[in-house]
Amino acid sequence: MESVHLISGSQPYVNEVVFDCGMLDDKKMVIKKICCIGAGYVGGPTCSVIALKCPEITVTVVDKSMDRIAQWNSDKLPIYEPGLDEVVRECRGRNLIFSTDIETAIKEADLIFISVNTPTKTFGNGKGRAADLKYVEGAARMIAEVATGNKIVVEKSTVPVRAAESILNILRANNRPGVSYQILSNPEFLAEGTAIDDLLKADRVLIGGEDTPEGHAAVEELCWVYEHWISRTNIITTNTWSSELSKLAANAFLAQRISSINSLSAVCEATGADISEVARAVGLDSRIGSKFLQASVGFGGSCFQKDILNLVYICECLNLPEVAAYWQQVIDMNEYQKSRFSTKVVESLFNTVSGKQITLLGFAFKKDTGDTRESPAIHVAKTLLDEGAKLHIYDPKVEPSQIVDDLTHPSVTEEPESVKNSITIHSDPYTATMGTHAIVLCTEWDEFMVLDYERIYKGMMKPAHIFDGRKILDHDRLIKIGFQVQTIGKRLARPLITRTWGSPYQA
Ligand SMILES: NC(=O)c1ccc[n+]([C@@H]2O[C@H](COP(=O)([O-])OP(=O)(O)OC[C@H]3O[C@@H](n4cnc5c(N)ncnc54)[C@H](O)[C@@H]3O)[C@@H](O)[C@H]2O)c1
Ligand SMILES: O=c1ccn([C@@H]2O[C@H](COP(=O)(O)OP(=O)(O)O[C@H]3O[C@H](CO)[C@@H](O)[C@H](O)[C@H]3O)[C@@H](O)[C@H]2O)c(=O)[nH]1
Repeated sequence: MESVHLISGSQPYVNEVVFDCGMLDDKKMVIKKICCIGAGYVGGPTCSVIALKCPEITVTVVDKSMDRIAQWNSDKLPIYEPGLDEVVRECRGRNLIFSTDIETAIKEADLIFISVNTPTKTFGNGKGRAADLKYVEGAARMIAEVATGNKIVVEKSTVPVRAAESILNILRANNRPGVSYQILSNPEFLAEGTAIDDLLKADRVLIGGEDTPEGHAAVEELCWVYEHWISRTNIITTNTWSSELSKLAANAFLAQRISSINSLSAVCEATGADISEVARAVGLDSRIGSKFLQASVGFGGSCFQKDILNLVYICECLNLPEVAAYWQQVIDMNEYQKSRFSTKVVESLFNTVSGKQITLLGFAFKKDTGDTRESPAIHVAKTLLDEGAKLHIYDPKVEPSQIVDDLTHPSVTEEPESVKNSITIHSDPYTATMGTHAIVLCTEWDEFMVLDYERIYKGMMKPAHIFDGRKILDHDRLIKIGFQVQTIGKRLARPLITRTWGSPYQA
């Protein structure tokens, strides 16, 4: 039933282990209960889909946050994700449980996912770059304290290479009789806004494990879970370290494409080329492909920046400064893009936005999510607030309290009360634009493409400006309506720009 090929080398770093998990019904698997520690953007949707596809397995998702668990058990889930409500409604109370009783869930589980957050460290060694593994460590210590019997522990969180080794050290340190562990790496590749689809039709599932008979058996157990809905050919198995590194590599490649196209968007604006035309021409080369070539105000989200910074830090620790500098540039280019766009807004508004009313359309880091982590909208808002603007913000899914939290965070302002007095959060795009000088579009929500821009224009101060940071609007039509329009990677009808008072020039 199982075949194992050691392809090369004797070091754990270079061994590639290939398992044949065989057909689902050939197997006698023991996983009846799964526990997932961390009920966030990954733990919640992933376990909901496992519960949906594996009705014979009981899946318990636990979190130390009582609020979060209460929301998972309510009609208003803690995260917005298309298709998630339906899956949760079908499984919750059947074989999907959300609970704060972490100990019981760990004790009863055959397999435990660690799906906790791994943010960038904000202090100490590696500050601003290394991943903070305190939550992973906390979860591992909890397992070590309460586990009984044999457990398969699965790293679902994104972690540095060789993190599994540290987790195993914590788990095995207790050395209690009758307790044994296998640790697997099974990074998650879902993107927010498309999580359910990504989970149901994953391009691949990646499982890394120890190159021992027990390790192979554990890998096979997890293969079996996924084989309920993912074809065996799309489940790939590797050694643990390759699996951990592949997750960082995938995010680094994706972000690199965005920084590459964004760097060229600056060249387009300076030359008259159009970045959409360039992206299309480049992407039609089948070796390059068309995805992730959408120029934008910059990438956001909880993963890209954090994971690349982590990769940079690992390279520095491994004494590979050239490799570290190479990937750091992806982040630097993203910072440049966010600043370039924000500066363009200020310069185009006659180089002063002090006291001006400006609308931000969209605050989430991308459409179809309410998540604002590392959203470029925060950068734009900060620049405009620092320049004295009054902001009117509308986003269809972001909670108003989240916007206030983001903009009054100490990394954004030292004067939270003044910021609170400078922002108004609207529940409707038309009131958000009424009487303002400019619209800055930060998130590519579909509904922004079909707004009544004639109505909006009538209600705005003149000249009325639109800055399309996502390239989703019909610019020719907006110009015909009377707007001054600017976007990324394309020169439009020549708006009047004043870089310094008294020296107006045409962009
Ligand atoms: N968000 C994504 O789209 C995405 C996609 C792929 C991978 N990842 C990775 O998955 C991991 C989780 O990301 P997320 O976005 O779901 O994070 P999140 O912040 O939404 O959720 C993490 C949850 O873990 C809980 N938690 C932390 N320590 C705990 C403990 N000891 N016991 C119980 N609960 C605990 C927190 O309360 C929180 O609710 C990260 O490593 C991330 O890089 C995220
Ligand atoms: O052509 C593009 C594609 C994306 N973006 C932006 O890039 C950011 C990230 O987008 P996306 O990757 O779609 O969302 P995430 O939820 O951050 O997902 C990424 O990060 C996850 C966490 O690790 C991984 O699991 C996913 O595979 C990976 O796509 C967002 O701000 C997007 O607007 C662009 O600017 N241009």
